[in-house]
Amino acid sequence: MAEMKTAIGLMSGTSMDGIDIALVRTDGRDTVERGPAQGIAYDAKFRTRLKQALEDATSITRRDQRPGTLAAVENELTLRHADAVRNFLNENNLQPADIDVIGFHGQTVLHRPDAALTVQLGDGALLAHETGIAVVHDMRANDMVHGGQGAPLIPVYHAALAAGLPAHLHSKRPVVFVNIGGISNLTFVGTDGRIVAYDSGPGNTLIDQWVEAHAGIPYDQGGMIASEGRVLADLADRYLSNPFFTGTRRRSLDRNDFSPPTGGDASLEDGARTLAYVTAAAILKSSGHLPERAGIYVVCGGGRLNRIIMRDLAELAFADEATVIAAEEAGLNGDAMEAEAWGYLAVRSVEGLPLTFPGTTGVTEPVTGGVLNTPGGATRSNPD
Ligand SMILES: Nc1ncnc2c1ncn2[C@@H]1O[C@H](COP(=O)(O)OP(=O)(O)OP(=O)(O)O)[C@@H](O)[C@H]1O
Ligand SMILES: CC(=O)N[C@H]1[C@@H]2OC[C@@H](O2)[C@@H](O)[C@@H]1O[C@H](C)C(=O)O
Repeated sequence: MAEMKTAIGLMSGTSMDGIDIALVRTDGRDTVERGPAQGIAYDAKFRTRLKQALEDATSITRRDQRPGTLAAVENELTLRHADAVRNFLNENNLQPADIDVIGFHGQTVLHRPDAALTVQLGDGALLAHETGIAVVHDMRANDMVHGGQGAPLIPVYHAALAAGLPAHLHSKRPVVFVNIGGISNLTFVGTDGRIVAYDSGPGNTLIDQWVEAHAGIPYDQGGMIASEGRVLADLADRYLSNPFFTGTRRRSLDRNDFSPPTGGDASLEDGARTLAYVTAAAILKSSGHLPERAGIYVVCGGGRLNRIIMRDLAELAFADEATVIAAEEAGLNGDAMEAEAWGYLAVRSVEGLPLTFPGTTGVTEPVTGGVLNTPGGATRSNPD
């Protein structure tokens, strides 16, 4: 059996709501022991800086460029992650020496798979120096060098989790993991262990942008606002007829690939209701590209806390004879799954194991990736 390593994973996702941090012990293969996890919300001021960073990033043509505010935001973002790690270690009575490696996602500020360009802010060397722990960062780039979409990367972790699910959940029909973050993505794990994965559509970002613009709040808690609205069929159709769903080639999404409705399109409630439906319907529509129909959808990410999204998803899946459960009903942590995945991926990177596969990102062959930074200042790309 391969050696077990202790890893911390750090995720700052496309919702830009904060840092998720989680501990896993794993051999980077099928054995995963999940440890404590924590979420640290960004304050409104830093969220505004991140939004500005996304705008500044639109002029990037080479992934090492940091125009406008980007260099300063990258520094601040990294120091916030370092604080998060120190605090997490303290709260869990751990020392830096207890941790073999940190998997650091950083913040995606630009993702253009058609131009093989993906940019995550996050200074791995600085984080290693600050924490005294080895850090693997920049795990998407090598996939793109080999023709992949650079996302999603979580599927290999979903497959490891699927192997540990209770048999009644997945032995007869395939399980599909769904992550409803800012963008949604799904991973099909066949009964024979085959993985197929891709981004499935807008997640919470459109809803967040809509309620922020029209009610001044960051998200629709529990789907309360949506619960008072009705689905506007024309508006929903406008989203669901986007070439993203009708094209045959699967492509990964940038946060800005879909725009929120304009003010005159709907009332606050109807807009929130329609966008919740769009999120659910996009997942089911995208599932049509899977090799087999799902038996069960296991949902993680903040969108599972929006009751209207979950109700719509359950109704649409029921029509397809599938069931929908939140990750917790499968004994998993729906808030921490991405952070756990980044810890798991960091261990795989250190071991030189593939992070992505033709069936997940469209990469030409299974490839590893990531850049390893030691606290002493050494840096090594994987593969060299
Ligand atoms: N209680 C809640 N009720 C409804 N929605 C919620 C709730 N809590 C969080 N959310 C939604 O979930 C979002 C955050 O989800 P999550 O942290 O999974 O996304 P992310 O990791 O940033 O994105 P991605 O997976 O695309 O990188 C919030 O922006 C909000 O829209
Ligand atoms: C470029 C980028 O950051 N993509 C994210 C985003 O958020 C969800 C979806 O779009 C997914 O493709 C990916 O994150 C997940 C964690 C992944 O790579 O698996």
